[in-house]
Formats: sequence, structure tokens, C-alpha cells
Amino acid sequence: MSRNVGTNKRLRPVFIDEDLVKQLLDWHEARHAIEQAFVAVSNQSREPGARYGDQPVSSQPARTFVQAEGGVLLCMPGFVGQHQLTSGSDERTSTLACKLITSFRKNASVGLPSINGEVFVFSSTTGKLEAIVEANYLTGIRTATASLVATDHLFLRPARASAPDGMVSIQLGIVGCGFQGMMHAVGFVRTQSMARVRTIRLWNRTPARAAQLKELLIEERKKTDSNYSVFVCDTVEDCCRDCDVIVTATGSGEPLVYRSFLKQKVHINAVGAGEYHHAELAQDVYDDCQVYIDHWEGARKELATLRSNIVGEVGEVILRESHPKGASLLPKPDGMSVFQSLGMASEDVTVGRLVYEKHLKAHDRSDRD
Ligand SMILES: NC(=O)C1=CN([C@@H]2O[C@H](COP(=O)(O)OP(=O)(O)OC[C@H]3O[C@@H](n4cnc5c(N)ncnc54)[C@H](OP(=O)(O)O)[C@@H]3O)[C@@H](O)[C@H]2O)C=CC1
Ligand SMILES: O=C(O)C1=NCCCC1
Repeated sequence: MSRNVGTNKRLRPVFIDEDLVKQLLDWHEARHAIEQAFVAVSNQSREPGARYGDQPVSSQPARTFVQAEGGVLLCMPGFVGQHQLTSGSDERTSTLACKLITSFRKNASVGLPSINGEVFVFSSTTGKLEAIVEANYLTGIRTATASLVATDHLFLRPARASAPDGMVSIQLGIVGCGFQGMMHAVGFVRTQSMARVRTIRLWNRTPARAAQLKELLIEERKKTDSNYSVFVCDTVEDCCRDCDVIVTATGSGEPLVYRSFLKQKVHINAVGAGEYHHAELAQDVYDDCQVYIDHWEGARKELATLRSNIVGEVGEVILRESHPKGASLLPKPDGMSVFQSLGMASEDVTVGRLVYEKHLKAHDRSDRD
């Protein structure tokens, strides 16, 4: 019997709360899910005859924004077809899902997260709702993982390839130590097989939050058997100085990072989004860098006012590693790259499915025939 056909119990969607999501999601599995999402979107962008049959596909319209008095509701539907749940597995699955997420920036004053969401996972054969997954932590890990994947494919892999011992170490700058800044810092230290983290420099508008993140990263240092140093910086300039990789994750509507703060060769993950997509980096940064995006469909709408050299989707860079074709899309060896992260539904689709499948495996295996 196929899943979700049979008893009433099987027809009822499962609810996977925040605590369970934290137990179920792991950085390495999330990475594979995000790579599948990136690749699916870029495979779909090709002409139908030019798509790779061994790679996933997707259907993902630009998301919609509904403005309310205190914030905004984003509706993010998407489908990813024939994606792999785990690296190396022959098994493929297809997932239809929709994330509903709100961004209410003044929530901190009442002790709530500014971003709150759920992913609704549907059967892609019957359309029946199978699971509701709380998506605050999910959004944190999927957004940080998207930056990790972009950093790896655009910056670290080429660096590893030219390093004599194939090893790279980085100085990391985190501009904005809210939830996303924290998830990104933790993501980098938990996935040091990509690059050893030597130093972490933190800046936050409210310094106490950077100091809190420093404490957490010192705990992480013990857990991960690392030996990086952590500094809280008084200025953004000091935070960015000598960094190889930078994450900007603020709600700033004004530029924070200027070209003069940066090394010649640097990779930036510009994550702060929502109402001001590309406000965190000054125009002189955009004048001198190559920009990579998660999806053209969203960029055409949400980055319409960005004046820069947009090279393409990260997924296309990943696809070309296994299917070399045409000129390289990689950043210039001594240039600056920016991953302009909008966030896209396909990421929530593959990560939402991963959580649901892991939940079934761990808690409800007998429900599956
Ligand atoms: N690309 C993507 O996929 C996603 C992007 N985002 C975006 O990431 C950003 C951070 O989200 P999140 O961490 O969840 O939010 P939080 O509310 O947890 O953190 C917000 C951060 O932004 C800082 N900040 C706000 N306004 C300013 C300002 N004017 N100047 C400098 N710093 C400022 C805050 O500093 P302080 O502590 O002083 O208040 C805090 O560090 C948001 O813009 C959000 O829309 C979120 C999810 C996904
Ligand atoms: O992709 C997301 O999820 C979000 N992007 C912009 C801000 C809200 C959440």
C-alpha cells in the first residue's frame, strides 16, 4: 500500500515541532539537500532538451509578499522532482511543499524571533498534506547551509585545488550576530572539513549580542575540538579586516560594508534580505565583484535595482563541476565574489522533506508500508 493511503491515522498530517527539527537536522545532510535544491533550480532553467536526466528538476515561482502593519508574510511554494535524500543513494523522491514565513522586525522588543515560519509538505502524487514542519531553526540551518555551499563551490574548492596540501584555513567575519549570524558562525565551525576556521571576527549593532555569540563559539570550540580565536569588533571595518569569508546578516537598510574594508580576494555571503535585499554592501563593493544568486526567477523581481555583474546561479556552477560545458563561471582567481542570498522555496522543499523522512524513520516507521 502506498504511503498516506489506508487508516485515518495515516491520513492525518504529522506536526514536527522546533525541538524535533533540531534533533533531526544535521549540517552534513542539510548540505546535500541544499545542493539538490540549487542544482534542481538550475537544471530546470535549461532548455528542456538540454536538461540533465540524472539531476533533479524544480518548479518554483517568485514568492509573494503580503505587507501587514508590523511586518510581511512571504508565501514560498515549490516542487523539486527526482531529488536524492542522501548523498550517494540510488533512491529518488519528489516533493511538493510551501513555506509560509513572516518577518516582523520589532519582535525582539517583545522577546520573539523576528522571523517565524512553517513548511507544509504535501504528497506529490495525491496533493494531500503530509506534514507541517516548524521552520525557524529550519530556515536558520538552510540559509546558513546555502551560504556554506556557495562559499565552498565559489571560493574554497578553487582554493583547496591550488593549495599544496589541499587544505585551506580562513578568517571569518560575521556582520550581524542575530539568529542568522549565529547559525552561520556555527555552520562554519561544524563543517571544517571544507576549511579550517582560524579566526572569527564578530560585529553587531548592539555589542552585547556579539559578546553572547562569542561565548557560544567558545563552547563550540570545545565541542568541535577546534582552536580558532574569536574577537568582538567595535566597527564593521575592523570586523572585515583581513577576512577571507564574510557573512552579512542584518536588517540594515544602509550600507555597512565598503570596498576599502576588504581584502582584494574575499568571498561575501550577503544574507540580509526581506525589505532591503542588497542594502548591506556599498555600491563600491558591487562595482568590483562578481555576484552569484540562488535563482534567476526571484532575482529578476527582488534584485531588479541591483547594479552589479550577476554571473549566474550557484546551481549552474555546481552542475558544471560534473558536466563541464562552456566557459568557467568561477570567480576570477584574485577577485571578489558575493553570494546574494535571497532564500528560495526549493531549499525549504528539500530540507522539509529531509526532516519529514527522518521523522518517519525515527518515530513512525510502522506508518509506512
Ligand atoms: N537570505 C535568506 O534566505 C534569509 C535572509 N534573512 C534575513 O537575514 C537578516 C537577519 O535575520 P535574523 O538573524 O533572523 O534576524 P534577527 O532579528 O535575529 O537579527 C537581526 C540582526 O540585524 C541587526 N540589525 C537590524 N537592523 C540593523 C541596522 N539598521 N544596522 C545594523 N544592524 C541591524 C540586528 O542588530 P541588533 O542586535 O542590534 O538589533 C541583528 O543583529 C534579515 O534581514 C532577514 O530578512 C532571514 C532568513 C533567510
Ligand atoms: O527565504 C526566506 O526564508 C526568507 N527570506 C527573506 C526574509 C524572510 C525569510
